[in-house]
Amino acid sequence: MMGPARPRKGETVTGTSWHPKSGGKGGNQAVSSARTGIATSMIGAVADDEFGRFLIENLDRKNVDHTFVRRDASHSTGMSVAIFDAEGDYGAVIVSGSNLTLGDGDVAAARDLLDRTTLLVLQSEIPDAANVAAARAVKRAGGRILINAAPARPLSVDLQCLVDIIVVNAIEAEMLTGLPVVETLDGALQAAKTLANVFPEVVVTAGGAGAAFVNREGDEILIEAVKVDTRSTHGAGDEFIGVLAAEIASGKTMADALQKANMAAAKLVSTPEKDRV
Ligand SMILES: OC[C@H]1O[C@H](O)[C@H](O)[C@@H]1O
Repeated sequence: MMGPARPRKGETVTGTSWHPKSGGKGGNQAVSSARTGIATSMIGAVADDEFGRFLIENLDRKNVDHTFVRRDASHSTGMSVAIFDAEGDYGAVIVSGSNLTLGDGDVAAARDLLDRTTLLVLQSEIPDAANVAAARAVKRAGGRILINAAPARPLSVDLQCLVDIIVVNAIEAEMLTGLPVVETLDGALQAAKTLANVFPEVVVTAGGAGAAFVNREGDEILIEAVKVDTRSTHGAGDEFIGVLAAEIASGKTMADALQKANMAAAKLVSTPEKDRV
């Protein structure tokens, strides 16, 4: 929903437009990855309702293999409502629904796929235990794990130990480090250095400032955001992660992958919601 401002407590704001769109962090990231041309599969769950069908049709149209997106009869499809202001910033509420049913059975069903996976992308809209099970399967077969620890919530130690690359924004970095993170390139760099005590490779994004990468060997990369006319920041992180993961999986250097992801996110934020495909 678009409006001049986001509502304050008790306030009703008259908006200008609304439209339904496909989402879920995993779904968005898979679509962004597939758009680069790399083979992309998704494991997930939707309900057997019109929203579930809408999401599956979107994956189909965008060339994401959804063989292992299960139809769950016992919950509704995950849903989020985002409210945008005139600057393109937003606040959102998500209801996880069928996403919370993901677990060992889904990982077992997708075993052949996970054995062939070179880079598994995880996010925190599904249970931590499901992420751990999928990550273990991929690691056993020699693949790597990238986690987008979003929405912000703690990660289990089991999961932390399996992660090769973590990507977080300033809010998520604050939650994981327990330290305030300033949304500047230097703030992102400092947070990335702290997180590199736990994770081998770290990317911290800093919104309109850019992103910082640090690894355990002490390598650092700073990427300045491309200055664009921001229409909506919704889904920018997902676009960044989907493209970053695809570029890493296709063998690009981290510096090149970050540049590609940065450009893709800039293009997305400068595209009005209604014009996004
Ligand atoms: O990152 C944005 C996405 O997160 C939420 O889950 C929404 O579905 C939205 O598409």
